[in-house]
Amino acid sequence: MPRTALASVRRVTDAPDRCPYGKGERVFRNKVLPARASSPAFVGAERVGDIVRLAAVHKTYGRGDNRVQALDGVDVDFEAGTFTAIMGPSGSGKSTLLQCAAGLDRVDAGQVLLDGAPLHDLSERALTELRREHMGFIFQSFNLIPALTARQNVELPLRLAGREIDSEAIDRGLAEVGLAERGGHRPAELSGGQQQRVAIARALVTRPKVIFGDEPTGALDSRTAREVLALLRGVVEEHGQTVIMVTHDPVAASYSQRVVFLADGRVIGELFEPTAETVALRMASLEPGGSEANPC
Ligand SMILES: Nc1ncnc2c1ncn2[C@@H]1O[C@H](COP(=O)(O)OP(=O)(O)OP(=O)(O)O)[C@@H](O)[C@H]1O
Repeated sequence: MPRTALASVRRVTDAPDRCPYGKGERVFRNKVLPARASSPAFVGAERVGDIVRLAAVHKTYGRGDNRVQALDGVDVDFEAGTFTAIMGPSGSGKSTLLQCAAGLDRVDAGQVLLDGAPLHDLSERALTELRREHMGFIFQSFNLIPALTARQNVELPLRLAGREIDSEAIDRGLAEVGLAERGGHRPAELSGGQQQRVAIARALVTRPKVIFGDEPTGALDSRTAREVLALLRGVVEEHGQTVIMVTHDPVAASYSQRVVFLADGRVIGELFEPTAETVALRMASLEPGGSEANPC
């Protein structure tokens, strides 16, 4: 049997609630560590291995009485070839962080680097090209084009980038997400899980350096969600790509290697080799009335 990401789906769904992952030296089983020290000084003094870096990032929305400080001095970096979950209470800035890291939203102050490229300094046109070449996106609502077949949806990023369509590569991409037989179906003819698999194949087709996911399993039942998460994990394990995923779900986060916790627009900690239990405990401490939300 070919070694596909789907093979790892079966492995993982056999053991759904616990997902040991990664044996690197930087993994500290179930230990909550303080946020990794990083500062604006790292910009220009590249640490080898980090693919996405945010330094002293501030982002506000609105003005006057409606002003909201969505990110308030975020310093965080993401190592290449790793799977990170971003968690935190509602309104803590998770989606804003993801949008800024992907150059979909401009920061007010601070720096965002993608493999050394300063997204905060690039023109819209340069950003668009960079996104097409080096980033993939997966959203809760799939965001497929309804009028196109699964196969055409997967081909779309290549067409937009003006790249050649390699028919066999598209076949492989569909097979990798378990949809070899469904390429001719339109999104409305597919289940939610199948649609999200199409979205994953589409995100992967350009072989991007980073795949950003905003609640990619938020609209799926738990079994289908686990299959999708295992696929994302396979992307990291088998292709060495980087996945950064916002989620509310401790089980989803347990498929990652590292969880970065946000509160009030700041990174307040991280957890390596998370389990659903350790993530849930940490999240409970951040909720109103929790020990970290109200240390007094
Ligand atoms: N376009 C916008 N205009 C105004 N305020 C915004 C905008 N986007 C986000 N915000 C505000 O910024 C803060 C952070 O929002 P963000 O969506 O990043 O949080 P989140 O942690 O992803 O929340 P949730 O878990 O509820 O999705 C919130 O107070 C939100 O209301």
